[in-house]
Amino acid sequence: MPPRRSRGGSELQESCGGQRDPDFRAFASRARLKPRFAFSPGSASSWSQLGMWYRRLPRLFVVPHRPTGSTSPRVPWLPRDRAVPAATTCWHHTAPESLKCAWQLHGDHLELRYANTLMRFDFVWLRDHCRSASCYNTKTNQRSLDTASVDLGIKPKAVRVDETTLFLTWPDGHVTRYGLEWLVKNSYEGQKQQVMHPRILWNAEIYRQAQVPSVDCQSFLETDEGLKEFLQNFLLYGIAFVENVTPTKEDTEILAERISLIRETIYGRMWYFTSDFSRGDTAYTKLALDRHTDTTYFQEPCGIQVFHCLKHEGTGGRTLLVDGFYAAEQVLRQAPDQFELLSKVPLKHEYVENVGDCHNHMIGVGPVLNVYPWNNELYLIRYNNYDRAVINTVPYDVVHRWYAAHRTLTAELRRPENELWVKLKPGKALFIDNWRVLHGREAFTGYRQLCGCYLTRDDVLNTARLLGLQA
Ligand SMILES: C[N+](C)(C)CCCC[C@H](N)C(=O)O
Ligand SMILES: O=C(O)CCC(=O)C(=O)O
Ligand SMILES: [Fe+2]
Repeated sequence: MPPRRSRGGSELQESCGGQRDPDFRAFASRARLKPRFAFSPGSASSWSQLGMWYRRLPRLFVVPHRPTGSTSPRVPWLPRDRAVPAATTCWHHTAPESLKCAWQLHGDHLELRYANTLMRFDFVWLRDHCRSASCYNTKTNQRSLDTASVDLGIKPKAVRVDETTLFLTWPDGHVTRYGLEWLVKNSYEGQKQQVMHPRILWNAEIYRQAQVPSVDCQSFLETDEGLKEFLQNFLLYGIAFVENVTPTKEDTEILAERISLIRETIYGRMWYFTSDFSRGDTAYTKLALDRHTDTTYFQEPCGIQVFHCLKHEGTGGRTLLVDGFYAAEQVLRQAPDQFELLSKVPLKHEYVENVGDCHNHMIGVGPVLNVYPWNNELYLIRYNNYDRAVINTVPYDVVHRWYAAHRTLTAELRRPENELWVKLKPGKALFIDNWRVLHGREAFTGYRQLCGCYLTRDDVLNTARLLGLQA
């Protein structure tokens, strides 16, 4: 059993504590930014304002791939650029020389320099993040402080720093202590220089050279090491295989449940499919399918897709895999404005089905590329030319630029050197990160039966974090 579902008693739990994201809205209000999507859809000029503040951010979502020859998957870290500009005003040091920390109190924020990082903290943020017993419950890891009770004009009346800790005394006498390391880790300045999800972007050659091993079914099901190795591969590459699986739907379901909750959709919970056109979608034919991500027509596309081929008596039918983030990275290098357009222009995808008793109409809205606004890290690609709906969310001049950007991305996705072709066989289950890696299939002949399911992404990442992985 995965450790995931019991909230208490697991020694694995400590690894997920204290990893809260910075409050992005606090950032936006501190930096006095206009709401990013407050534009009037009819006005073309307003589109150019959309990306304004993004341009000031570093482009940062790439992790170098594992060098040839290295075997154990190591999570690479980006180098941290912690250049500190020379202080122009007086810095307070509480001890001479040896102390790595200095601070200055300004009218509306505290400036802190520690471990070569220059950080600026809003006073309300500082009060809000007090971890004292009355403000924060360390048993539940939840805030007890009512943030709305904090005076928005609050300012500490005393500041003190020792080797490890910053102490602030508030006007009502309450004292907050912050570990300096904690501040570096949780400050906006510290966070924006890190990736949320370390990944190795790949083309076919990089993936082959990495020689990522498949994990054996028994080790996957019965040991934490097997599960962890599988999840580490999955997080780094966006695809991972389990082998020696009994080729049945039930055994595939057991695999899926080891790492996640199964996401039931209009296709069911665990599905079988073959070329019988039992559903109104090309997947249920023998035709080739170009690279795409699935369920682009959901507001939240399914996070993970599991495929297990149970039978194929015939020819063709190979599976195509393409790392969408690798392709997007090439677009970013060649044409950053096109990357930006693909990450800003909202589009609809749609699933309209009227076959037999199946009647469905799904609509999902979102850009092709989705990035975290604070560090520009890519986290989701929504790419399915079959299911893309009528474009009626963009004015004509933007739509033309969007088509050009879409063409650049498509050209990258279609480069033969980016294509990884695999033949799925009974016994070998494939897990695909449907937010990152595109899949397709070659046309085939004969009887071919696949089973599988979708997984909820949050639960896969939950399992990975409980095993100590950064996810
Ligand atoms: C996987 N399964 C056969 C159940 C569904 C296929 C869904 C196909 C759809 N065009 C999409 O891309 O979302
Ligand atoms: O038949 C296949 O290999 C995959 C079809 C497909 O794209 C899907 O089911 O999502
Ligand atoms: Fe698909």
